[in-house]
Amino acid sequence: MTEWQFERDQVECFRFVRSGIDPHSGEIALVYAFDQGPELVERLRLPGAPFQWSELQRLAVERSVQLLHWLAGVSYYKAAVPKQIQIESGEMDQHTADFLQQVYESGLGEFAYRNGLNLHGQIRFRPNAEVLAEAPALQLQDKALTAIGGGKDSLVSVETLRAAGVEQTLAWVGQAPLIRSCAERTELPTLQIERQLAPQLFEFNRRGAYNGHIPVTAINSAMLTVAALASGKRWVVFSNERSASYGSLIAGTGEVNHQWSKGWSFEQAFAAEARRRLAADLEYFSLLRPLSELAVARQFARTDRYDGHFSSCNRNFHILGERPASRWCGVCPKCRFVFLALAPFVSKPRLVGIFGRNLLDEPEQVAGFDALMEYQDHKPFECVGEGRESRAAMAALVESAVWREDALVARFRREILPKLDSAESDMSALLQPSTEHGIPAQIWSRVDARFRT
Ligand SMILES: CC(=O)N[C@H]1[C@@H](OP(=O)(O)OP(=O)(O)OC[C@H]2O[C@@H](n3ccc(=O)[nH]c3=O)[C@H](O)[C@@H]2O)O[C@H](CO)[C@@H](O)[C@@H]1O[C@H](C)C(=O)N[C@@H](C)C(=O)N[C@@H](CCC(=O)O)C(=O)O
Ligand SMILES: Nc1ncnc2c1ncn2[C@@H]1O[C@H](COP(=O)(O)OP(=O)(O)OP(=O)(O)O)[C@@H](O)[C@H]1O
Repeated sequence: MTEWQFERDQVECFRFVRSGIDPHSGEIALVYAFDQGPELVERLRLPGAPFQWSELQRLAVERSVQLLHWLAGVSYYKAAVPKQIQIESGEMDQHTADFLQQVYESGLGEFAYRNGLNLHGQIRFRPNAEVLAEAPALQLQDKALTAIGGGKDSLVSVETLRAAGVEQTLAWVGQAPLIRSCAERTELPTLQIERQLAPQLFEFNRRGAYNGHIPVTAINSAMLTVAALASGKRWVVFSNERSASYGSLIAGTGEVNHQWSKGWSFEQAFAAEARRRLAADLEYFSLLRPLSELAVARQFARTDRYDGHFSSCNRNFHILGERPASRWCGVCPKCRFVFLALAPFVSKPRLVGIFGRNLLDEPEQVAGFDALMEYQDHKPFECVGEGRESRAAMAALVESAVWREDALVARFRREILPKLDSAESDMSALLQPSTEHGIPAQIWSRVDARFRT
């Protein structure tokens, strides 16, 4: 018999083979395969083992690992996007199948667009069980497991929860030193979840697998949910802002959202699925959902504690390859956007100190800033704010004596500002918290006032 080789267009079926957690070691194995190919094993390790769980808690943890298995499968499924999906372990009812279909289809929206694929209605999870029983409450404790990503957003949540007196542990997935450095800087309890993708994925990539963005926040959300249930915590807190719900408008295609799994639709769907199948008293939410990116930037400006540690530049988070020499590359959409969003709220010397340069005085970056403002281009496929936020931030800088002469601000004043409606240059409306969020009332009552200043 000839040895199985990955041939992208020959693959017929993606298989969810099995998954499990060992309570003695905290090791999690997520096993997948294409057709009769080798097992693809993703491994994670949850610290804190050996675990001693009640029977109900054990069941909830095992189900959460099952949900993680289904969500993390997107990394492998995308390599060939075969027509058939086969569930070989775990019970899946119609609700869960619909949820996964939504995550795969919307979460792979940018991937599909860039690869010229049409996945609408093509991804089918078939239930293997009647509607399953709802999960009981587990008497979880009023404690937060707060996701930390090394950027400004999660640090705003950390400081907001600290000011509100909420007991929290900071958790992250993966081995990024920058996240560890930020987490340690908080001086709060931390929890690092090690993660290793199945090594064959990189080999498949070399052999012509489809590649592109996956809904990584969905995977991190499921992973933190496992950790919260394993340690009896009620609140799984993410830091996804209101602006994350809006994608890039592509002529002829419509909206494509790079950060779909950071958006409100995903948050609601995941929170509902976790409550329904894992624990009735588990609360998954984003603390920053009511805020725009500009409002988050204003909150970040309150303290300089993390200036020498944080970065929003994605170059810091590659699995393979060397670590970048500088925390901010200075030439990617995220660097540009964070510089622009912070500029109205942070002193100029402080901001230039963080980045080591003044991005708004670099005329060669004009096209990059235009894309952020959705001027002659679409919003980049990155976690950046809405075009109107970038335009409002620029308009605010025009009014500032310390920024107005910098090359890109001066060019905005000459060329773009005259074409804008005056409402477009008013930042105050964008700074108001919105009412659409899933923050538990008990926490909202303690953070609402802070979010207004
Ligand atoms: C660090 C980064 O931005 N990576 C994106 C990049 O991948 P690249 O090949 O340059 O490097 P690696 O991240 O090392 O990935 C190697 C291969 O592994 C695949 N992969 C990685 C993680 C995973 O969970 N599943 C995977 O299948 C990856 O596809 C590579 O083949 O470009 C990729 C293609 O566009 C992106 O998929 C990589 O993004 C990572 C998954 C990632 O962690 N990115 C976050 C920094 C990120 O983008 N966060 C979002 C949050 C929004 C969301 O939830 O979608 C953001 O900041 O925009
Ligand atoms: N490796 C990770 N493990 C767990 N959660 C993560 C990880 N990376 C990012 N997150 C979380 O995912 C959400 C989105 O990430 P995002 O990169 O937008 O946030 P950030 O790093 O806090 O800020 P910034 O937008 O400035 O980069 C945040 O809640 C963040 O804490």
